[in-house]
Parts: sequence; C-alpha cells; structure tokens
Amino acid sequence: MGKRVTPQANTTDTKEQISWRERFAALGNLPAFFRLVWEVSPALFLGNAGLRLIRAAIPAATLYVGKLIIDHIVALNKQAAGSSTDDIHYLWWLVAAEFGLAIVSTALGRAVALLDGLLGDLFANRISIRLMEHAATLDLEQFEDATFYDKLERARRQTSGRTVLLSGVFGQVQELISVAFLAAGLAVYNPWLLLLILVAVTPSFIGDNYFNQRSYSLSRSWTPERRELDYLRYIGASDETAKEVKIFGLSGFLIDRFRSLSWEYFTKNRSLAISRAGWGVVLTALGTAGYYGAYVWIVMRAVTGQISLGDLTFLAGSFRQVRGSLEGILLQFSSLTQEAIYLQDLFDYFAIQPTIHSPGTSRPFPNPIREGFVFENVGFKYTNLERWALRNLSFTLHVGEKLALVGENGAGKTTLVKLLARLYDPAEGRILLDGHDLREYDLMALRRNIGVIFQDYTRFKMSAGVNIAVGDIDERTNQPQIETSAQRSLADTVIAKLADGYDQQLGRSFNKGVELSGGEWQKIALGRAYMRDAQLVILDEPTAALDARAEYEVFQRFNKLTEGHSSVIISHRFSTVRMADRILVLENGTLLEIGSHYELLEKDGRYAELFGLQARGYQ
Ligand SMILES: Nc1ncnc2c1ncn2[C@@H]1O[C@H](COP(=O)(O)OP(=O)(O)OP(=O)(O)O)[C@@H](O)[C@H]1O
Repeated sequence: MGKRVTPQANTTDTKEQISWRERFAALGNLPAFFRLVWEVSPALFLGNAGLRLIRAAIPAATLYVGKLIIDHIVALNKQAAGSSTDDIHYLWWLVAAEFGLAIVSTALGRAVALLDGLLGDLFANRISIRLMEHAATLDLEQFEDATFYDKLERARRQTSGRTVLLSGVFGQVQELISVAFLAAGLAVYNPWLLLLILVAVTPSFIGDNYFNQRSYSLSRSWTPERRELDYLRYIGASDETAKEVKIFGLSGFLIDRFRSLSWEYFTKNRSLAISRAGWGVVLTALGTAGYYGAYVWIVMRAVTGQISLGDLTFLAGSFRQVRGSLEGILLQFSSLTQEAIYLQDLFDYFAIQPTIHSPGTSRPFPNPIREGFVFENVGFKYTNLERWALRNLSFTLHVGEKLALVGENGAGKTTLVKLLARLYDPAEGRILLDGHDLREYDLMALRRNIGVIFQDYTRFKMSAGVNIAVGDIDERTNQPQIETSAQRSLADTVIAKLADGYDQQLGRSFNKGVELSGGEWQKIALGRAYMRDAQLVILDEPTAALDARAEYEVFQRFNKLTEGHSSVIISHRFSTVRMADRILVLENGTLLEIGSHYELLEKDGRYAELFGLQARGYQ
C-alpha cells in the first residue's frame, strides 16, 4: 500500500493546541455535566457525595490514632513495671479504633466504587438516548457532512467511560477534603512544610499538563482517521460485506490499509508515551527530594526531643500523604480539564441546530389537498457538490395525478423527491402546497401526509411485521393494518413462507434471523407505503428488484389503491412509466419535457428516444 496522506494529522497537531485559558473555560462545562448526572439519579448522586465526604476524613484520623498509639507505648515503656491495666486497656482501645477505621475505609471505598459504577452506567444510557433524540432533529444534510460526523463520533465517545469524569471530579473533592484535614495537622507544627510540599509537586503537575494537552490534541486531530479505522474494522468483519470481501478477495487490501493507518497512529502515540514516561521520572524525582528534605527536618526535631515519636510518625505520614494526594489532585486536575474539553464536544454536538424545522406558527395542513404542489423555479445544490443538482425547475403536481420521473442516472430525480418531503429546502425558488410555501406548514404534518419509499430503503434487522410497520410506527401493534399493507405490496406471499410469519426476525445479524432475496425485501419495504393514509405517495424505483409478473401486479394494485391520491414514481422501466398520467423528463437537473406517454411519443424528443431504445431491446 502506498503511503497515505493525512493532512489533518500533520497540520492540526500544532493548530489544535489547547491553551490554559481554554482548559479553565472547559471547566465551565462541569455544572451542566453535574446537572445531567443529577437528573440521572439524585439518590445515587447524593449517596456518592456523602460517602466520599466521610471517607475523606479517615486518613487524617488514622494517622492521628497512630500517633496516639506510639506516644502511649513510649509513655508505657517509661513507666516500665508501674503500668496500670487501665493504661493497657486504653492502648487496646486505640488499636481497635485504628482497626475500625481501616475496615470502614475499605467498606466505604467499595460502596463508592459501586455507586460510581451504577451512576456511570445510567449516565451512559442517558447520554446515548439524548444522542439519538438529538440526531432525530437534525437535517439530512448535516448527516452527509464529514465534519459533522467527526463531531458525532467525538460526542459518541462520551457515552462510555464517562465514569472517569464522574469519579474523577468526586475523587478530587474527596482528596481535597482529605488534604485539608492533613494539612491542618501539618500547619499546627510548621506552616513552611505546606509550602515545601507545594514546591515539590509543581514540576510533575506542569509536566503532566503538558503531556495531557498533547495527547488530547493528537487524539482530536485523528478523529477522521479513527473513524476510518472503525469503518475498516467493521467492513473487514461483517455479515453485510462478507460476500464481496470473499468474492473480490478484499481482506488483504482492507487489512493492509488498517495496518498502515493504525501503525501511524500507534507510532505517534508511542513517541508521546515514551517522552511522557521519561519526563515523569525526572519530575517526580524532584518531588521525592522535597519529601526527604522535610523528613530530615522532622527527624532532627525528634532527635533533639522537640517533638515526640508519635509526632514524628504523624508528621512524616501526613507529609507523605499530603504530597501524594496533592500530586493526585493536580494530576487529576489536568486530566479533568482534558475530560471537560471532551465534554465540550458533547455539548457542541447537542448545540447543532437543524436548519429545516417547522415555523413558529404553522399553517394547518390541508386535508384534502386542493390545488397540489407547485415547483416555482426551484434550484438545489448539495454543499459538497459544485454544480446544481436541480435548477430552474417549474411544474405542477396536480391533486390525484400520477407523475412519473424519468431521466438518466444523476439527473436529479431522487433530489426532487427529497425536496418534496423537505429533507432539504430549495436554495432557489420555492415549492408551494395549495398556494403556500411548504416551509409554512408543520414539518411533522407534512411528513405524515407524504409516504416515501426510497430506492435505498433500510433493511431493518427486526421482525418482518416491524419492517412493514415502520411506514406508520404508531400502528406497530395494529396487526390487521400491517397484514392489509402486506397484501397490497405482495409482501404477504413472502411472509407466508417464513417460519415465524410476521414475527420472523429478518437479516442474519441476530439469533434465528433469515435473509430475504432482493425482490422479497422490496415487497416488504413497499408495504410501508400502504401503512399510512398519505395524500402523496412517492415510490423511488420501487420495483427494480421485482420479477416482471410481480411488477405488473404491484402497479395494478398501486394504481387502484392510490386513486384520488397524488403519486410520484421514479422508474427506469418504461412499462411502469407509461402507466403514469404525466411523465417529467429530467436532464442534468433541469426539466426537459413533461406530458403524457402519447404526447411525449408524438413530440419525438428524449422520452421517445429512450422509450424506443428500451422497446427495441425487447424485439
Ligand atoms: N447526498 C448527496 N450529496 C452530494 N451529492 C449528491 C447527493 N445525492 C445526490 N448527489 C448528486 O446529485 C446529483 C443528482 O442525484 P440524484 O440522486 O437526484 O439522481 P437520480 O436522478 O435520482 O439518479 P439515479 O437514477 O441514479 O437514482 C448526482 O450528480 C449526485 O451525484
């Protein structure tokens, strides 16, 4: 494989450095994050916080009890033979107290981990649901945009491992309180010790921050490549692609591509990890030197008798713990800001607003439609396409009319249909429904009144019944309606052959799922068109996979059942097209001809030419 070009990886490394200011600003996401966590479960949230608070006091208490024990033993030794049983009892009480603290600390640790886990799982579920809810509101065009996908991918990463942030922040607070207790003890003896600790931990804090920032930048700039890696992993091992991967012998090609891309990422990560480890050793050594400096001072004071042996253990222990905790807090802080920046990606995704939506006050949807749809000089351009997909398009779709769209591949037929359903809005001109712009109507009402079956319809890996019911999902338990729709689309003959009938799992991804042939799937998908009583039914190449007899029968039924309703049919088969009331011929996104089959034959233009070509093929 040739060397791949990764412009993002090379150019954004420097561009995507995150400044301190951005890091602190990202912390501003924490309140919103906590609100989300709180909404998930107030009880778990409070329980977690409460238990951690108690646990925070334990290290200082344990050290203090330890000091009392040592001082008491020293006192007992001095008294030698004269110790009373009360003194011994007191000593055992102290030992029991320390034992009790150790047990409570472990139990609280387990309880906190449990609550973290439960809360984290609930939170991940909640975010997944919000991701799906938000995705449902977004424009089709947004889904077709690669940068949007990168955002979605980064947001999706937030649905797992969020416990890291959760326990991270909670742990921070717990540690801070622990440190406050311990530091208070240290300050009583000598406040300078605190300053020494701060100086000792600063180098490793700065180092960690630096490396966290670089690792975030790297990971962020590699989002498109990571997506590609996921995609390669998927197509390299999936039931959907297995057939072609085998026939064309693609596995070597896919694996090579995966290998070179993943190796490139690995080497970048590796060099970062190595320099991080190297610097880590040096910087923590500085911290250790600080600790031993203080230790020498404490030992000297004990030797000269200025502090007791108990004080020595308490101070040395406190110092060690405060340093460890502070290092932890500062380390956590830098990974916390990093997590908070990831959180920004999640909130960025939630902040994406659709451009296609209902107006503030919408016009009631006409029922029945009286005048039909009018295209007035409509033009549309895909964002990633230079040329216009449709331009200067004007025609009327009358009420009750059956219109066929004809044109070569890429002429703009599907695009026209997407504009009718407001999956996109025109960039030029407008589409009127009963004299008013489509944008004045409620979007949901419009979509409810239009039934579209696209050529690339989705084969849901769900039951056969649900695959038909998606045409009107609110009616998914309405078995008679599902069965009637199946009869109309000829799907009933397909379902009759399935062992579990309408409950049969389709697709092989799940247990006991069966795969259907292309035409069988199409009959099932066509059933969706009959699920709702739409005023406009659109079929985009609905019979391409059907055999000749099935196609004939489907259209006989379709024409009868949609009598009085408007319909649009896209087809490359002229046997189907000629049944339409009028035929609209598109070429390069513009209207070339429109008229009935006979009118267009008489005109002897493009339609007549294409029709003649196909007819000759059968002679
Ligand atoms: N999502 C998209 N993003 C960018 N360009 C697109 C997109 N969908 C279609 N196009 C482009 O717009 C043009 C019109 O496509 P459209 O799907 O409307 O053609 P069509 O007439 O339905 O073709 P076919 O007969 O092959 O189904 C094509 O050139 C296509 O490349």
